[in-house]
Amino acid sequence: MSVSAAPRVVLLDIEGTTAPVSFVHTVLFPYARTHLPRLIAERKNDPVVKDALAETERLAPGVPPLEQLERWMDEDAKVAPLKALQGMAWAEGYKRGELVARLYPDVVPALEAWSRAGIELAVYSSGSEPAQKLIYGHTEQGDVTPLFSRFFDLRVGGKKEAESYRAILWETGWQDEDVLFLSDVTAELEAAAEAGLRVCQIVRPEDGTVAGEKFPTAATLPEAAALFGLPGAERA
Ligand SMILES: CSCCC(=O)C(=O)COP(=O)(O)O
Ligand SMILES: [Mg+2]
Repeated sequence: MSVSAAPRVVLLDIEGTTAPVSFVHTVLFPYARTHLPRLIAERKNDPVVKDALAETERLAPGVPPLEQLERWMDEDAKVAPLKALQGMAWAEGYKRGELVARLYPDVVPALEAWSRAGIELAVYSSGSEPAQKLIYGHTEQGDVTPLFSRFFDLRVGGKKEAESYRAILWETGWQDEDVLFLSDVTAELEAAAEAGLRVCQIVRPEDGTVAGEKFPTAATLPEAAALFGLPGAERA
């Protein structure tokens, strides 16, 4: 019987894996929705805003960009220009002290244990790279961004596409079997597994995540640690 070595890299989704879905949907998304119209009007010459609006018009020709952005927010569409603009709105909110990021309580201790053991930690989220750095830079536990070596967003492609995970492997030089991907979304795990990554579904009772049948599941990061021989393990 062959026993797999523990992963050398853990790649983590954010929403539903490290941060509660409720925080993203009842705090972050409404904050961006409230502030986007003003932000776009006030900062229309900012290159990030200009690029995002041009990309919105390219993806939805003939629709006023703000209307299209509203539609995408209604659909929770994972679209790069929306994600770039949401990230800018959240940057203002964190800076003003109006936003503080909530992570599940098991997350920081587990990430610290893994990092201390020399395991490389990386983020792959639909949220833009700046937004990822903001959420981890402004948690209730302080700035935890130094725990992460890499931040991947929609630049490498959508999270439900195997090609995106291949792009991450290519860019980093990581071996597929060395990487454990943690996410709450089955379609993302399927795509990662297709690219050869090891995967585990994080099924958070708080969020009512529905467990799939194809992949190992864990309710917390310490439970995932127990399944994959990582430090900081806790049996289910
Ligand atoms: C950077 S926190 C907000 C994440 C976000 O915008 C989102 O759509 C959730 O994406 P994830 O890939 O983390 O599920
Ligand atoms: Mg998720």
